[in-house]
Amino acid sequence: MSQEPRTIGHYQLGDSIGRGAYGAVYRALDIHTGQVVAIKQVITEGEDKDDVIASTTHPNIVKYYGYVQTEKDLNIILEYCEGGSLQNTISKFGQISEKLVGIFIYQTLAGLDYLHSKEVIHRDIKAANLLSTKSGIVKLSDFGTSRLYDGKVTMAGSPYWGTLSYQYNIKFIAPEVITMNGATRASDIWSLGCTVIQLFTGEAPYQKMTVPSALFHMVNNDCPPLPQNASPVII
Ligand SMILES: Nc1ncnc2c1ncn2[C@@H]1O[C@H](COP(=O)(O)OP(=O)(O)OP(=O)(O)O)[C@@H](O)[C@H]1O
Repeated sequence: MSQEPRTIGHYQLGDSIGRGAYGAVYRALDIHTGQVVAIKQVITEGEDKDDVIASTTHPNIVKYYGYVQTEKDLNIILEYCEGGSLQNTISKFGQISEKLVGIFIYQTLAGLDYLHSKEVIHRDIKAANLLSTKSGIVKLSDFGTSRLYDGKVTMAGSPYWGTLSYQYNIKFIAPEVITMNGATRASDIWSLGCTVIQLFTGEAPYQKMTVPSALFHMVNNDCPPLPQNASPVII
């Protein structure tokens, strides 16, 4: 006999489509409309049900449909992006051509520019947080660590130094954040530059280094090593 469907609010839970540092992501069906959505289940009740994404409307930012708080989890209801993350894309297909990296980054910049115009700093830009639709539209996601920019974002509540995400995000962090001088819009652009390297080469900058050695280079070098075969316009 098949299992009883699991529902959360008016959503029927489907298969798991991913897992991040804070919990799992499921495909789900809106039982009122038949729309397929993504539900990000966060284990603890945290700041992740952010107002930041709730007030955003942009084609290059993942749509937020609300949240359902259950006894155990916070369930964030999001637009379902069939292509998964660009991290998934490079894992499945390998490194991406310069032209396609350009197309992806152009769209990401449009979303980021909108976000910055709303005084929001994303603070966790990386290929794992760029989702794509089946037609190749790129959308910024994962606003759990975003903050309103109030002149200078402090380290408080920063993803960068949390024990869980520390190991995941380290290679994308801007030098000023490592040296505890706070994140600004420019820090997002730095992380996006690291993401360009990640998409183009298939791995994050300093990927093969130990964390202490990567941190040393990130703070002391002008920029991460640039891909040897990149055309001059990138360098
Ligand atoms: N809206 C969505 N549509 C489709 N797939 C999604 C969606 N949101 C997340 N995913 C999938 O689930 C995976 C995990 O996402 P999640 O945001 O939980 O973690 P992450 O960004 O990969 O890592 P971290 O939580 O450490 O930042 C993503 O890599 C992606 O493959």
